[in-house]
Amino acid sequence: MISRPRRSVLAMPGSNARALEKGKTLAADVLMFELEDGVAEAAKEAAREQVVAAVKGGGYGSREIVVRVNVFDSPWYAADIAAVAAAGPDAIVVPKANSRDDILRAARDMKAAGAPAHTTLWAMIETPRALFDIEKIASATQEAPLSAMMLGPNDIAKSTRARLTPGRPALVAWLSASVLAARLHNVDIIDGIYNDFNDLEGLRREAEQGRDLGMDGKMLIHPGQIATVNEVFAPSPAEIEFARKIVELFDAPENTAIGVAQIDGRMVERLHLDGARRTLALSGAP
Ligand SMILES: CC(C)(COP(=O)(O)OP(=O)(O)OC[C@H]1O[C@@H](n2cnc3c(N)ncnc32)[C@H](O)[C@@H]1OP(=O)(O)O)[C@@H](O)C(=O)NCCC(=O)NCCSC(=O)C[C@H](O)C(=O)O
Ligand SMILES: [Mg+2]
Repeated sequence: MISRPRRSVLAMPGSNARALEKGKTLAADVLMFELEDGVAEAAKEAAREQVVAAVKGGGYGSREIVVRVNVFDSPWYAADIAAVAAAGPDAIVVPKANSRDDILRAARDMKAAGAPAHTTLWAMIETPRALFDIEKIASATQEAPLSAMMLGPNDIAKSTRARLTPGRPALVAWLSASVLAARLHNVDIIDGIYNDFNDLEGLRREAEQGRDLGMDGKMLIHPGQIATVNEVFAPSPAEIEFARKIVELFDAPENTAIGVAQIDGRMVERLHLDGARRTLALSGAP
């Protein structure tokens, strides 16, 4: 399956009207309107109203709009899911998802609130339980409209005491397990945020690491991070050109009996065709 680009997922507090408006002009593939940890308790209700109005008001063009609600056992969850689902964003993000049942519960709640068919679910992976059971969480896509999982490094660091150091050695095993689970169940996997938003070189290194581990994109906290991450997760001109050659080779009617060949000195097999088509689709190339 060829999914839509989710290179950059920019979070913005639902309480910040200026950010919600500015999102209409930013080049992020996805905007995440935040109701959970990025919103103070005193501002929860006002933020919910503002986010629902923004989702209903639209004006965000082709950007995917997702809303992160509060956790199940909070005083705000029930009202969040009811109001947000009825507004019909592209997805509702379940924070601190811990199990397949959590996703099924959110799916039931969303449906009961009248969510339209296009609204899917994303799961935040940010607890020790979720890191152990990530494959089970991803498997919820068999019964619920789960379309993506997203890592939460700040909560992971808080709950495990792992440190977010350069190269993320403490997290690499968990990042890779997340990629495996996502691929097994055909959902997208989005890498977590880089807190030091003024350090674009550090952001680039971490985004490249996530991309090379197999991530589909990265969550962001500041508009200044978008261009770097869009560039890192977009196929390069050389990758697009190589993909085009693979597709041309294996799609040619005279080559139907060919399973392996060489292009520019590199061996290519028919198994590379799907990846090449995905590269072209994500690049927007015909
Ligand atoms: C981190 C910030 C609080 C910094 O905000 P600010 O001091 O306003 O930054 P700037 O002055 O540099 O802003 C310049 C202009 O850009 C706009 N802006 C800033 N951030 C955003 C944004 N996220 N979305 C849209 N627009 C943004 C400012 O309004 C300025 O605009 P202008 O008026 O035109 O000059 C702030 O960046 C911020 O709040 N970031 C997001 C925080 C957030 O949403 N947190 C929750 C998600 S993080 C997460 O999920 C962690 C995870 O759960 C885990 O466990 O790891
Ligand atoms: Mg978190």
